[in-house]
Amino acid sequence: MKTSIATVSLSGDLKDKLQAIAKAGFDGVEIFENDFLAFDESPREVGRMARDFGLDITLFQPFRDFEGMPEPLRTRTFDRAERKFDVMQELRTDLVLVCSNVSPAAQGGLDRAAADFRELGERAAKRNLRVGYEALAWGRHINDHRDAWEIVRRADHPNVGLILDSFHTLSRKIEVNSIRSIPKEKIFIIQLADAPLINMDLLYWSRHFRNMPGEGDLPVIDFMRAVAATGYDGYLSLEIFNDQFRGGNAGAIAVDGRRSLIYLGDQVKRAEPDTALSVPAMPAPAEVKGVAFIEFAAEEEQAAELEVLVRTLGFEKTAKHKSKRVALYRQGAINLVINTEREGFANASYLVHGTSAYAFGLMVGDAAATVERAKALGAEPFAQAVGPGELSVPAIRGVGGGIIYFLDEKSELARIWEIEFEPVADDRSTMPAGLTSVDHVAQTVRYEEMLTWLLFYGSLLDVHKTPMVDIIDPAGLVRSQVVENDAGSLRVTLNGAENRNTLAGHFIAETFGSGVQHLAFATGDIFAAAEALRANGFHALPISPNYYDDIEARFALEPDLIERLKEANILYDRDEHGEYFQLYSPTYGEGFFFEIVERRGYRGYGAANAIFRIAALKKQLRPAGLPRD
Ligand SMILES: O=C(O)c1ccc(O)c(O)c1
Ligand SMILES: [Mg+2]
Repeated sequence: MKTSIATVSLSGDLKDKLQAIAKAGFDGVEIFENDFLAFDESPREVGRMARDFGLDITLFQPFRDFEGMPEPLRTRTFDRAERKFDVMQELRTDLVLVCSNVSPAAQGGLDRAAADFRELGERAAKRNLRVGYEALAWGRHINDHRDAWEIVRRADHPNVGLILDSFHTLSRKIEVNSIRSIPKEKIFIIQLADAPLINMDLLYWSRHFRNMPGEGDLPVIDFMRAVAATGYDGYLSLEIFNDQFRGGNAGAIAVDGRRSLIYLGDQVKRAEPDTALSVPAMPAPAEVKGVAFIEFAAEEEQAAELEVLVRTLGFEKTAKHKSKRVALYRQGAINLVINTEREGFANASYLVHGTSAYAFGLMVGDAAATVERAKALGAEPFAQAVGPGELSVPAIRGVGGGIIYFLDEKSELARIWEIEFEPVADDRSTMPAGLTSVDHVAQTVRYEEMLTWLLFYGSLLDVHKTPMVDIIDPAGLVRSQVVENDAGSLRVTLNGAENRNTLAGHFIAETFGSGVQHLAFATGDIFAAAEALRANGFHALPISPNYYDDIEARFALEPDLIERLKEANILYDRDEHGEYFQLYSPTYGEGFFFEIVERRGYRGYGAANAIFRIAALKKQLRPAGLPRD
C-alpha cells in the first residue's frame, strides 16, 4: 500500500508542505496546481525538491473544463493541455487529473467526451504521460463515476484512465459496488476523503468540510473495499479540502493523514482478508476492559489539597510506591495515583501544566500488542527509566502530550500494585461513598485538535464515536464528542473549546494545553453516595433552584423526587434507555472537577444539563490571569 497526499490538504508554502508530508512517512505527493503557481521555484526545481524529500509526484492536478467544448474553445483547451504537459515533464510526473467540465459552454454526450479524451490520450502518449478523468459531484454533464468510466471505456486509449475520488462518489450516495467491475489497470489513482454529514451544497461541502478517512461520517471503508475488489494496489492519495487544516499545523495534520490511510487499509484487510491491497500487518484494535488508573502530577502542597478532596469523595490511601513519592488512593475499582516526584516526566508535566491528570492507564487484552498497533499507526511510544524492581509499563504519548499506559491480565502488569507498591495503614478520616468505577474520562482539547483525538482513539482502540453535540457554556459554544465501546468499559468525552472564556477554554489556557478536565465515577445509588459524601465533609456543587422547577415540568417528576434531587444538588436526565443522575464537585485548580453519576440504563452524558452545571462551576473559578488567594 503506497500513500500519498495532495498539497492542498495542508497549511504553508509548497516547501513546508513537502517537508511535513515526507516527515509523516508518505511515499508520494499530489501537486495541486495553485500551490505550485504561488511558489517561486521553477517546475524543475519543485520536482527536484520533492525527490530530495524522497517523494514521488503521484499526480498533477486539476486540469479543468476540458471535455465537450465547442470550437473555438476546444482548440484553446487542447493548447492549454499541452502547456500543462510541459510543466509535468519539468516536474517529472506522468499523471494529470482532468476533472469533469463545469463550464456552461460544455456540451454533453458520452461519445463527444470520449473522442476528446482519445485525442488527449494520443497527445499525452507522445510524451509518455497519462491522463486520469475524475467526475466532480457537481460536474455539468458528468457527475457520476459510472459515466466517467463509460467515457474512459469508450475513449479506449492506454494513456487514458479513471480517477476515483471517494468524496464525489459517496457525497452523491452512488452505489459503490459499481466500482468492483472496473479493470484495475484503468484506475490510475484513488483519491480519498471523508466528510461530516451536513446538509449543504455539494461544492461548498467538498471545498470546506472534507476530512481524513475515519474522521467523518461517509462509508469510506465500503468505497475502499470495492476498490480493493478490483485488485487495485496502487497509490491511495488523500485530497482534503478543509478550512481548519489549511490553517492548522502541517506536521500534525500530515501525521493524522497517514494514520487515517493505514487505519483504513487495516479495516479493509480485516473485512476482506484476501484483498490485493498490501497492508502492513498489525495487531487488532485493542479491546479496553476498563480504566486501570488515573495519575495526577502535583507539587506537595497542592497534592495535599487534592488528597483532601479525594478523601471527601470516599477514597482511601491504600498504598505507596516502594521507591517514589507516589501514593495510591482507591475506592471500588477506581485507582487514583498522586505523583509528587521532583524529577521525571510527571514532574516535567507538573512544571508545564500545573497539577493535572497527566496520565491514565487502560486495562486491555494485550498491553504490548496495543503499543505495537499504536506504533504501526504512527504514535510515539513512551518509556522512562525503570528502577530496580519496577515494571516496564507499555505506554504511548497521547495527542496533547499526556501519557497513556496499558496494563493487561496476561502479564506481570496485572500485579503492578503489589510489585511496585507497599500497603499503608491509612488512619482514614472519611468513609467510602459507594463509588465503583470510572464512568467516563472527560478531556478538554483545543477545538482544532478534536479530529486528531477522535482518529487517535478510534484507530487504536476497539471503540466507536457518537455524533457531535453542542454544549452551551454561558460564554460560548463547546463541541463535544464521545469515543466509547459497546461494553461501556471505556468512555472518553472530548470537549473542544474554541474560546478561552468558556470553562473548557479557561482550563486549556491556564493549564497550557489539552488534558483531562474531569473524571466521572459511577455509583449504584446516587442518593446514598450523596449522603455519604456529605458526612465526609464534601460540598456538592450548588445547582440553581430554577433548574428543579424546570425539570419537574419537563419530565413530570414526582414532587418527592424533585425534593430529594434538589436537596442533594443532583441533576437529572432521561433518554429512551433510562434515567441519569449527576452530582458535581466544586472546581479544583484551574477548573478540574469530579462528577458522580448513576446510570439506570441511560446511555448519554447529560448534555442537556451542561449549561446549568457549567454556570455553577464557573461561579467558583477565579477570573483568568488573577492569582489564587
Ligand atoms: O473542488 C474542485 O474543484 C476539485 C478539484 C480537483 C479534485 O480532484 C477534486 O476532487 C475537486
Ligand atoms: Mg479529487
